Amino acid sequence: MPSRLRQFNALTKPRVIQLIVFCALIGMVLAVPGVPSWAEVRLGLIACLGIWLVAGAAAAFNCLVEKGIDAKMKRTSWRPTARNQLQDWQTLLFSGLLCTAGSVLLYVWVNPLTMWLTFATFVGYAVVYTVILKPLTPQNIVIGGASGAMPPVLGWAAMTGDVAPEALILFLIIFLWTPPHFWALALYRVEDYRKSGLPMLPVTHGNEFTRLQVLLYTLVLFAACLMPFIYGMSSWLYLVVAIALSIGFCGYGFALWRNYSDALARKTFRFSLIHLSVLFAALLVDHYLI
Ligand code: HEM
Ligand SMILES: CC(C)=CCC/C(C)=C/CC/C(C)=C/COP(=O)(O)OP(=O)(O)O
Repeated sequence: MPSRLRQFNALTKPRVIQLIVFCALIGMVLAVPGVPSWAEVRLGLIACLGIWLVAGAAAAFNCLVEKGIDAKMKRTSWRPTARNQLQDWQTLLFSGLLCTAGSVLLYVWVNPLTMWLTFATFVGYAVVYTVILKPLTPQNIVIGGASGAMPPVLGWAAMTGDVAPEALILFLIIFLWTPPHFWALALYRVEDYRKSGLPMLPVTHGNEFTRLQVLLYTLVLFAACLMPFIYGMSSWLYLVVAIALSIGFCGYGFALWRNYSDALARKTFRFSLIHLSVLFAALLVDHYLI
């Protein structure tokens, strides 16, 4: 990839966005009973592209707003915005173009509800989380996590033009997953966050309190992960996978709470990614096979 393209691509936080779009896709799959028609497949693909573009725009906007903070942290100092390899107007234009293209796709070829919900998610992450909450309170990622939890709702709305309780259950799962996902990382990146001046939980309330929060959230998340089965959205196959993953995540939460090490916090963060990816993949397999 030419280097300029690679820089713009990096602004969209591609790996995070891939999982976000995957979660939106699962929302779409579950919204359509049985095997989808060709028209539904086409609608789903356009909706994925639209959500991908708007989510990428939100990530790029976040890189622009936080370029000073990113420059102070080892993990993010390589970003083209932090290194001033891109000018502010270029990043702003890129974000604006992606957001407009995605919104037009969603409005014209999907439905206005999905466009407005996706745009509200953009504002939730790019403005409410990045500009207001992140520098304000250690609960920033809990409240801001609502934006990251929206993809299954967007997927459901794309296929049905509506928001159903099933979509809200998937929202709840990602919402409760976000704090242990992020705080596990913040624990071993605490020096980065101290330097950044952001009020992240391990900086404001310390290592021990954050570990307790990680453990408690993994336990509540366990209960939420059972809800798709209890509500009748999925069968035993999902249930078995959900229980195994939840025991794993709670196990990491418990081990981290008992005995802290940076290496274990890093493993917990990595496991959070496996947890969510495999959980949603299980919903997909369960929907078609059982
Ligand atoms: C407010 C909510 C969230 C916060 C604060 C957050 C924070 C972070 C941070 C700081 C990283 C960077 C790790 C690194 O550079 O080593 C990360 C990685 C990641 N996050 Fe999140 N996250 C959030 C929500 C989500 C959501 C909703 C998803 C997907 C559904 C997600 C998926 C990922 C993935 C896939 C990575 C790995 C990226 C990579 O390996 O390059 N995150 N998250
Ligand atoms: C329209 C739509 C679906 C939007 C999705 C919003 C979105 C991109 C959510 C992902 C959350 C995310 C990248 C958090 C990174 O946290 P951070 O920004 O604090 O991390 P950083 O320190 O790496 O910048």
